[in-house]
Amino acid sequence: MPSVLEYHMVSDLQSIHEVRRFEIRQCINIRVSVAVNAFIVDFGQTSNVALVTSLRDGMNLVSYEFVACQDSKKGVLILSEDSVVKLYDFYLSNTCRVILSTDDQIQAPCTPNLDAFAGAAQSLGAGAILVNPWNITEVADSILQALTMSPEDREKRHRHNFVHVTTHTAQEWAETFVSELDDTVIEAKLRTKQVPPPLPEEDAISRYLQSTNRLLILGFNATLTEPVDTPGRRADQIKEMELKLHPELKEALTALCSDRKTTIVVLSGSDQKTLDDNFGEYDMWLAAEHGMFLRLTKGEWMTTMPEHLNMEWIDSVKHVFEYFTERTPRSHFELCETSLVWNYKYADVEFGRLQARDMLQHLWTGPISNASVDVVQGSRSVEVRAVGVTKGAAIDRILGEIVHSKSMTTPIDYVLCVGHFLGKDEDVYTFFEPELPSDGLAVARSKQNDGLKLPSDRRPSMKLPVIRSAPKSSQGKAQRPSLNPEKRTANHSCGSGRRASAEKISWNVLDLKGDNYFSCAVGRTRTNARYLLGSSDDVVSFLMKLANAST
Ligand SMILES: O=P(O)(O)OC[C@H]1O[C@H](O[C@H]2O[C@H](CO)[C@@H](O)[C@H](O)[C@H]2O)[C@H](O)[C@@H](O)[C@@H]1O
Repeated sequence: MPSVLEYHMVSDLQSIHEVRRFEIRQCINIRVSVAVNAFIVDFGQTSNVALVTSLRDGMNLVSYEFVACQDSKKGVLILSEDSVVKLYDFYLSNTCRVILSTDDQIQAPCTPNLDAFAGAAQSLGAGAILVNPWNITEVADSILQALTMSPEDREKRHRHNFVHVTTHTAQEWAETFVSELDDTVIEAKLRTKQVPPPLPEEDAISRYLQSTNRLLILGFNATLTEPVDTPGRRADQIKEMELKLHPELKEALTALCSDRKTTIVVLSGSDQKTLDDNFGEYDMWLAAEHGMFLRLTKGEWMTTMPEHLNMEWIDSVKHVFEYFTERTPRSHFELCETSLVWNYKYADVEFGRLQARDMLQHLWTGPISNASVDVVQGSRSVEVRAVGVTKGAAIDRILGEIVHSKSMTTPIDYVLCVGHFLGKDEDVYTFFEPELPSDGLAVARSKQNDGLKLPSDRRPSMKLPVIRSAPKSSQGKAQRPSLNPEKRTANHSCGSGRRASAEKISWNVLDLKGDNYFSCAVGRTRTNARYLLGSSDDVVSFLMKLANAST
C-alpha cells in the first residue's frame, strides 16, 4: 500500500516529535509530523511524491530540498497554484502542509495541470502538478496522479526541477540581491539629488578643442533620434516608428568621426541590426544591447558578454510579454539576446501603465521570480535583462577593446557621455567620476581630482574578461583583451593580438583632469549625470556646434 507523509509547520516545539497515523482515501497511509530538517532530508530521499499546499508563503525551501534530495526516485512535486494562494492570502492563517509519499508502486502516465505562466518556465511550477489547495477532490486526484505517473513522465519532470534547483544557487541569489540593492541605492540617491545644471556648451566645446584623445559616448534612443511626438506622426504608425537617426545629424557625425583625435561610441540598448542600419556608414564604434555586443563599423561584431550569463528565463518572459502585447493595443516588444523590452509608448499611456503594473506583478511573483534577471521599469516600458547587463558594466570592456584596437599609448583626456538612459544604466555616468559611487557623487569634489589612478592596494586583481567575436548573432572564438572591472584607471598593456596582463607596464587609460568630463542626461531631471540637455533636438544642436568648431 502506498503511504504518504504529511508535515505540519508548527511553532510549538513540544510537538516536534509527535507522530500520528491516520487513513485517507482508503489506499493511502498518512503520517503526520512537524517539519524538521532531518526528516525532510530523510523522507526527501525515500519518498516518491511531495505535496506542498502552502496557503501562505514560506515553503519554497521544502520543495527545493525535496527535489535536491531525490536521487533515483525522481519524485513528483505537487504544488498549490500561485493564483489561488494569492487570492486567499490576505485572510488566511499561517498554515502549510507537506505530504511525502514513501512507497515505490508507481505505474500509469499522467497529464500535467499547469497555470498560464508556468508552462514554459524553468521554475519548479513547470515540473510540478499544480493544484488548488482548497479543492480537496483536486488535491486527492493529484496525489493519485502522482503515485501512478509513468517513470518517463516522472523522470522528465524531475529533470526539469533538478536543473532549476541546481542552477539557482545561493551565489546566483546573492548576485541578484546585491544588484537590486544597488538599484535601490541608486534610486534613493537620485530622489534626493539636486537637479543638475544645463550642459555648459561653450566650456564643453572649448575643452574638446584643447584635448588630444577624446571619447564621445552617445546613447541612441531619444538622444540621437527625432523626438517621438513629432507633429504629423499618427499613433498607429508603429512600423514607421522604428528608431531612426535624426536626419540633421548626418553631416555633424561624419565630421566628428573623421577627426583622428576623436573616438565615438554609440552605446545603446538597441540590437545589432538597428545600430548597423543607422550607423553602418560612419567610422565609429557600435555597442549594442547595452554594450553586450561591440563592433567597429569597419569590423565584425564581437560579444563582451560575461561568460556565465544565465539566459534560461528568456522564454518565460517572452510568454508574459506576448500575453500583454496581445492585450494592449499599439504596444510591442523587442526581443534581444540579453534582454526583452515591452514598450507602450505608442499605446494609450494610462492603459499602458495599468497593464505594466499587472505585468510587473506577474514578473515579480511568477515563474521568473527566482531567475537572475533585473526587471527595469521605464516611464513607458518594462524591461527584463540578465543580471549584470548595464551600460556601466560594459564600458570597461568596451574601453579595453578600443584601447587595444587603436593601440593607444596616451590617456583619453576628454569624455563626453550623453544619453536618455534608464536609472539602471546611469552607472555609465558614474564610471568616469573620480569618486566611487558609494562615496556619493560630488562635482565639486571630483573637480579636484587630476590623475585618476587609484592606490594600488585598492586596485582589484587584473582579471581580464574575454571578448568573444560574434559575427552577427553567433558567438565566435576570437579573443580580445579588455580592461578589468577596475574603474577609472586601468592597467593595459598594448600589443598586437595579445591579451593584456597585469604583469605588463601599466598606464592610466583615463586622465580627465576633473573638468574634462561632461556626462549629460537628456530629457531627465533626476540623474547622476553632471549636466542636462532637454531633448534630442538639443543634442543635435550641440553636436553640430561641436563639429563646426572643430573643422
Ligand atoms: O539605449 P538607448 O538607445 O540610448 O536608449 C535609451 C533607452 O531608451 C528606451 O527607454 C526610454 O524609452 C522608454 C519608452 O519607450 C521609456 O519607458 C524609458 O523610460 C526611456 O528611458 C529603452 O527602453 C531603454 O532600453 C534604453 O536604454
